[in-house]
Amino acid sequence: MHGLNPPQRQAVLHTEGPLLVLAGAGSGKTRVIIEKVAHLIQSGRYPAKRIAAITFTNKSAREMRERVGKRIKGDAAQDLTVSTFHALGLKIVQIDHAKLGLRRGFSIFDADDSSAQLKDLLPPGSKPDVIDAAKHLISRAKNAGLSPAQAAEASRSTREREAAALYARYQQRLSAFNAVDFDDLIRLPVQLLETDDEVRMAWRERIGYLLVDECQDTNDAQYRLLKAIAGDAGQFTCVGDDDQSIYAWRGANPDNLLSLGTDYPALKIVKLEQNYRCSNRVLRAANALIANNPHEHPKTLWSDAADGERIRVWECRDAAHEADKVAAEIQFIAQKHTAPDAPPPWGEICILFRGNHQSRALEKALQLLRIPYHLSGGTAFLDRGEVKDALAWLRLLANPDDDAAFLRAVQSPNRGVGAGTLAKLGELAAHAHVPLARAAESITLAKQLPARAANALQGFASLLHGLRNDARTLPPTELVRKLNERSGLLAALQASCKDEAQFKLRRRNLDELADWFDGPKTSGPGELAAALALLSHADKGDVGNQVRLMSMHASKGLEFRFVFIVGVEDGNLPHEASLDEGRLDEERRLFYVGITRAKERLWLSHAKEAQRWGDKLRLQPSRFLDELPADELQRDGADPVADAAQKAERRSTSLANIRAMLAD
Ligand SMILES: Nc1ncnc2c1ncn2[C@@H]1O[C@H](COP(=O)(O)OP(=O)(O)OP(=O)(O)O)[C@@H](O)[C@H]1O
Ligand SMILES: [Mg+2]
Repeated sequence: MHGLNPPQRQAVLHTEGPLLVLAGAGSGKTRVIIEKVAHLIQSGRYPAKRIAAITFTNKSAREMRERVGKRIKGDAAQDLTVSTFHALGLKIVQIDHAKLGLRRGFSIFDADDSSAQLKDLLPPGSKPDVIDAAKHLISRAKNAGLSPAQAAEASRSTREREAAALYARYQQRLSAFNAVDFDDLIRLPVQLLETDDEVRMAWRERIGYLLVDECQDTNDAQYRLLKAIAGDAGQFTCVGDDDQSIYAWRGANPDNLLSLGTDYPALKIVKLEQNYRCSNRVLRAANALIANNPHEHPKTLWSDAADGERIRVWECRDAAHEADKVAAEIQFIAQKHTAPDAPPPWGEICILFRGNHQSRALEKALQLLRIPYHLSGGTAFLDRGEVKDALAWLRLLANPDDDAAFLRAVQSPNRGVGAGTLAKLGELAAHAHVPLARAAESITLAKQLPARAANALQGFASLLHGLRNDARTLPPTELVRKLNERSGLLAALQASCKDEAQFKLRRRNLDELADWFDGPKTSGPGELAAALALLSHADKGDVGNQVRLMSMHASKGLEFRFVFIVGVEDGNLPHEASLDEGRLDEERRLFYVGITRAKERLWLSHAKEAQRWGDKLRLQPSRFLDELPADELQRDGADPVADAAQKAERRSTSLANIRAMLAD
């Protein structure tokens, strides 16, 4: 426990009874979790396999395993459960699937699958916003831990009654497909643990000690899951920061931090006040910003780090200009900080934005300067058509009942099975009470289809059959490769690419599928597909030495030496939707999260105009910029002497580089 400050040490040593560590950004909350896991194992209190740590990103999960691995002998760290709430829920559902009426290999529906089912269940022609609203209502009911029957009972208005009825039909659909959706991964374990003593006892035995990072972003169902696992004795450590609660729009409830106190009267609270991450200017700016939010108990956060450089504030013409400036500065920074005989420290630089659409201009500018970068979020990868196709195949291999996966796989690549055939197949399947995949295999049913369609379907069925056999023996990576070849996905991808270079790039996405899955103990297409489905909530983690691009939401818990936040404009940050919905505080917290990612230097930029529906739109700098202390900022053009000095430094550095290149 070398190197921890007194309250951190206290938090690590408190192992009997519930503990909450409540503290600001960069104060070492996550560090406490890591040290505590090591301590619990080393002191012999709990074996690694009885400890579960809930983290928000794959990166922190990996870090935890690595660091614990260095402390303790043997492979014990591999036995740790380090996962997200959803991944833990998935594990519970996988182990106790039978009690939930699910069969092995069940599918996880993503948001698109859910929308497609709802569209089918709602009156024909329902508009997308009606479908979204329905999805939201169902999700809300699930996050409140309600079953369809409970939702019906709780409904007060006609609208709520209709929503509950739709929820019931949607759930019937899911169970017919042997599928669950994301929200079920929390709701079902909660339901099971709360009602089934035997299951609860078994899980209390499996998880003796629970640690939860970023606790302020748990929703009500997750909180219930926490309580169900931790039991009355409350053998847990939760860490969180109410000022970093940024997921209310997804149902997160920061009041859960307060509920811990009422639900566990024995709760011990530890506060941390020293920030070890940020330069002092960055920290003072962050403190000043967040002081504008109402606080019941104001936190103090101080740092004995150096002041550091002032925060640069750039006014740019538009997003393209902004992206060019950022890319040029990154080039400069990387060169300036490159150690002798080392590659430029790309991986220590991060660009943050409010919305994913902002990444396009940045990617373009970075590509132009040949700066290696990685766009995180997971969804960017999983949303690619070719990846979704392969995922549908994996799902179908594991779960023949998954009609949604069947419909996608049978048409990817195109094998001459058209809408007409599928409609007919759907009728036959419904009539025979079998899933589509079984109907496609059935010789009797095939006789009722035109010969060409029947042949195409049976070809598909035998392909599936062969791959299903392979799936029993091949490790995930090889299975994915074989699947890509045999299914024809790879050939179709090649045909659709305009040149070899593009094909190479997109092929990499397909080949990488299995690499995204890092659980050595799990195997088979079902677990692979499940693990991949969960990635939309997480991130691949290790991306090597590349500049990172991500949303501020995704940056939670991470830190970088150099941080750029782009698009700091009113309407974007704070987002326009937040203005009339009274969520300005949450936007401020989001900006607070962004700012406090910076260890050494921070740049904030805003554009003066944007294109909107073909028209020019004038933009105003974010109102939050006015809340930052002017002393800590250096606005463009405000200080001609400093600007000139910086320009000169830049010129001499690039000259030095050119000389170095020539000398090579
Ligand atoms: N006692 C300490 N001495 C030196 N460095 C520390 C100490 N505690 C934490 N740090 C370092 O400070 C940085 C921030 O720590 P950490 O990420 O754990 O903070 P956090 O409270 O979890 O932040 P966030 O709220 O952003 O999640 C890390 O680089 C960590 O290694
Ligand atoms: Mg943290």
